[in-house]
Amino acid sequence: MSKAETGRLAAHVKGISKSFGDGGARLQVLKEIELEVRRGDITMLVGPSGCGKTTLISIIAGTLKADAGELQVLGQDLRKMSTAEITRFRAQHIGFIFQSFNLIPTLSCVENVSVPLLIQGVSASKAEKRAKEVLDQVGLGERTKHRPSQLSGGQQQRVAIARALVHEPELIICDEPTAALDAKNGHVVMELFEHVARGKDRAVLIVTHDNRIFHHANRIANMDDGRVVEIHDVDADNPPPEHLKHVERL
Ligand SMILES: Nc1ncnc2c1ncn2[C@@H]1O[C@H](COP(=O)(O)OP(=O)(O)OP(=O)(O)O)[C@@H](O)[C@H]1O
Repeated sequence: MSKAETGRLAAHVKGISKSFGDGGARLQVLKEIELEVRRGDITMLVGPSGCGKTTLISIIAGTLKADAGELQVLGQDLRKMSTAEITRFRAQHIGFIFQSFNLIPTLSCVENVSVPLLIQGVSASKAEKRAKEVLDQVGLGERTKHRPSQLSGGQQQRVAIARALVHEPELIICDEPTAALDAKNGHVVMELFEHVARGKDRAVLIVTHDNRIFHHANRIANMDDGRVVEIHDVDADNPPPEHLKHVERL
């Protein structure tokens, strides 16, 4: 691959393997995974429950270490960085949306969304202004003072999405970002991801079981039993194939 092509990649996963447990209880969850996540694209990772999707995105986000293989994220070799360096790198450049939202229960929406900016040293007033802007974009402009417990699951998910986008990270990684959303809000969120990925040349990597959003992907990577078994590039002439639409949670 040429240098220019490498520069287009937000993440390049080469031969990544990962096991959990020891001895007889050892389970190899990722088996020499190969994956390219391109800037400007929405890449979706699909596959049956337990095939290793969350494990893979956790490794790309730097929250989990691989056993073997190479990993470049935004041009950096994560395997050569210390834990402190990875934490700093992640706070600055990666927006992560967890399956369980991970909002701070004692903080309001606007305070939760401000957190990534405050970590970067942005002043509280500027952080709040920017957090309100993004909450507005996800349709929660009227809910800025509410605590997470006062919101529905779908609203909490949108707060988590706003928090992941607020500091304009170059790579956004999401575990089931539309699972708790109805069709209308799922559409709003996917349009926002498209705007971020294509308009600003960032990369969005989404783990999903949600058939309704497959047409927003540029590329769908189908995983099975710890391997990427199929890559499908989506465009007007190549819609998401029917067999991928039947990937169900077991
Ligand atoms: N910390 C851990 N310790 C032991 N086993 C683990 C750990 N994390 C994940 N696993 C196992 O690794 C396998 C893959 O899990 P993973 O969460 O990556 O799958 P997934 O494809 O994201 O599944 P789902 O679609 O249900 O979220 C599962 O068998 C799971 O039980």
